[in-house]
Amino acid sequence: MDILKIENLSKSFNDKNVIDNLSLIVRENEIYGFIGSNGSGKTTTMNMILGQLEPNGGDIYVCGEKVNFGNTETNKYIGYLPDVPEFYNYMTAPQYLRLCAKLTDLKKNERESRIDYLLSIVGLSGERSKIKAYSRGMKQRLGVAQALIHQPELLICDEPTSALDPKGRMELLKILKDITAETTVIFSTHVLTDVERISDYAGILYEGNIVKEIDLSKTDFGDKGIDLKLDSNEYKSLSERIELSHLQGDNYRAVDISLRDLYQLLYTLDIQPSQLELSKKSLEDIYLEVTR
Ligand SMILES: Nc1ncnc2c1ncn2[C@@H]1O[C@H](COP(=O)(O)OP(=O)(O)OP(=O)(O)O)[C@@H](O)[C@H]1O
Repeated sequence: MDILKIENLSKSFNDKNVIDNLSLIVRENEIYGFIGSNGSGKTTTMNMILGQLEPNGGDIYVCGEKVNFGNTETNKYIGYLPDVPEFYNYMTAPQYLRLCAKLTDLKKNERESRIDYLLSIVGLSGERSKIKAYSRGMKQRLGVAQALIHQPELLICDEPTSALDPKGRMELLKILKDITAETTVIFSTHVLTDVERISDYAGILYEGNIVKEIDLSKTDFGDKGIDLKLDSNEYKSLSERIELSHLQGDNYRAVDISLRDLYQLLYTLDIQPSQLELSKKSLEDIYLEVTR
């Protein structure tokens, strides 16, 4: 089932197209990394999904229901974690979550068990201190618990790891991965390693559109080239036959030639490189290719 479906979405500010005919689909229990540089329109897109910002064109569906600007009806399906969540800092986490639970349709007798469950999955069960004493990582984890209080089908996170140190980042990513058993997640970021770590799909937002969508279950993103270590004589004779780009030191990369043809050529030229390996593309390589 499509939990989030965006069709031909557009948004401009002062005649500048920020989102330009964007379409994407996020399926049930997937985790989707929404990648874009600063100012590329990630928050603008999320605000339109939440019905808080009016698109200039296009449609958004959450759990099959159309999102209408100014109408929060579809937000019953959504949990939202902003990049810097705000809390009542004088409260403890259970007190804060109790307050949030009261604002939802959650039955009274289910509230405490839901709060206990959420505190355990975000690693804050034994925490007795007030929120004002929390680290940024703890606040972000509490933000996830708060966003999930009403058992939403879709969790939207806006740059959830941007303010966190490596440990806090790892903890939060693990939580996002773990909760996909009960909810679908879309999170925006410009940190590609975060996306590679936990996402099923990644969409690269560039100039208002998803310019590339990547299935991260496939580990092979294609070849960059063949890397060889060559001495100066070997380099001279090989570079007369094929294009070689210099990496560093004695290392070169052959592109636009198959491994088979390269082996054949090396044999013909009687070159035996001390190192030879196929270099694979990373998500970063793909990002740089499509946003050039
Ligand atoms: N209310 C607004 N009025 C005018 N311009 C806006 C408004 N909101 C956003 N913009 C512009 O739209 C563009 C996209 O902004 P947005 O905040 O969606 O980007 P982002 O990808 O979330 O960036 P970041 O990673 O820095 O948070 C920016 O150029 C921003 O200045």
